Amino acid sequence: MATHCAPFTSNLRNPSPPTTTHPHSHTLQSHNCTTFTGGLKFTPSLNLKVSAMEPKSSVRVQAASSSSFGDLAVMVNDCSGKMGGAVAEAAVGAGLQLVPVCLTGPGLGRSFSVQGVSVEAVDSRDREGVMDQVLKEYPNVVVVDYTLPAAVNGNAEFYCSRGLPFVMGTTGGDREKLIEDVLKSGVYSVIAPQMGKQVVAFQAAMAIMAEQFPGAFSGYKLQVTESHQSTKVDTSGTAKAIIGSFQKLGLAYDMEEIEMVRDPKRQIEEMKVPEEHLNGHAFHTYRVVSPDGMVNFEFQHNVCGRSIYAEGTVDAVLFLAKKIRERADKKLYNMIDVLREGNMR
Ligand SMILES: NC(=O)C1=CN([C@@H]2O[C@H](COP(=O)(O)OP(=O)(O)OC[C@H]3O[C@@H](n4cnc5c(N)ncnc54)[C@H](OP(=O)(O)O)[C@@H]3O)[C@@H](O)[C@H]2O)C=CC1
Ligand SMILES: O=C(O)C1=N[C@H](C(=O)O)C[C@H](O)C1
Repeated sequence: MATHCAPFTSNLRNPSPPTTTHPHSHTLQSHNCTTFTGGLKFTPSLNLKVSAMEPKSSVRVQAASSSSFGDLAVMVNDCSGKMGGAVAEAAVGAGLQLVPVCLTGPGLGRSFSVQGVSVEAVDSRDREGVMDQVLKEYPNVVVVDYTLPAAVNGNAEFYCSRGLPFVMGTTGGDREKLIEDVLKSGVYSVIAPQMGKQVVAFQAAMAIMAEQFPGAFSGYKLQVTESHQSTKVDTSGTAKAIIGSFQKLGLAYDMEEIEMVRDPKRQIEEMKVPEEHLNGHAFHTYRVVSPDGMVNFEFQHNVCGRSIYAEGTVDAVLFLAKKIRERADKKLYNMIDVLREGNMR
């Protein structure tokens, strides 16, 4: 098993391979803007060149370049997906070494480039061999997982079995089992359904309120609506986490009651999602009403694009690398821990 406790050392390996551009490649673009009620906005963009590839049982993994973070490297599964792509781009932008291979869903692999780094996405059924090579070349790798709810537990079991520190951004799956498996394995990890700093701060504020004033909203009614791109398969993990605090505040609520909106027409007309963000948005509204209807609260966080999560994920990777370097006793963290320790840029 590889060790992941080495301090950062300068480790110049092989020079970067040339970026390959497949003749049939196309460019995926996603523009991001984040809008909270206060009106915060930013607009980076994501550029991935993607092309179809034959399935591979082995890949050649060569260190792409050295970085200002020594030999720390980040492997993003699946950086051919929407969120993984945004994280890969943010990681390269932050000066981190991106492992030029990642795991993708069963089927055809893909090759593409992220900010000039050529990446091969390989069928996850070949993960053992892929990881042997990754660990050989990048012993100080931190894995980031943005895959699908159905893959969460299997992927986490795999990372644990290989002693790989990881950031799990993927939502869904059996969350209790996920935590149990990680604790049993003793790997370092950050697991959170929400990586966006300001949303994490809101999540933390609700958790603090619940802890300090349990039952303060007893008898009140809660109504939750979450709207996401139509490709999102599960109910918002963030909504579930925040509802946990509302429940402690005394509101009776079943997670099944969460209203999921995935219909673009409704998103534009009713939720006021900007059309250009139909493919990447997360609008959450929590309404709290007194039994007699005389008192109303409304909490809302509306995010367009994915850069807020991508930047937070990079913060989580750096946080985890620090904990590994310090050989911290605590090994399992969430994003509130990362925020609390002042590790979010
Ligand atoms: N924590 C946070 O802040 C955030 C969390 N998320 C979560 O991230 C997850 C991904 O979302 P999104 O990027 O939009 O989804 P996408 O569908 O765009 O990407 C998921 C990718 O995972 C791949 N995949 C499926 N199974 C596996 C596997 N076993 N191993 C490796 N890769 C696999 C898919 O490949 P294929 O297409 O071949 O199946 C696909 O490319 C969701 O759970 C979402 O809720 C999203 C935003 C923020
Ligand atoms: O799938 C998404 O897009 C998002 N997923 C996370 C969730 O389920 O809470 C975070 C954010 O809502 C975006």
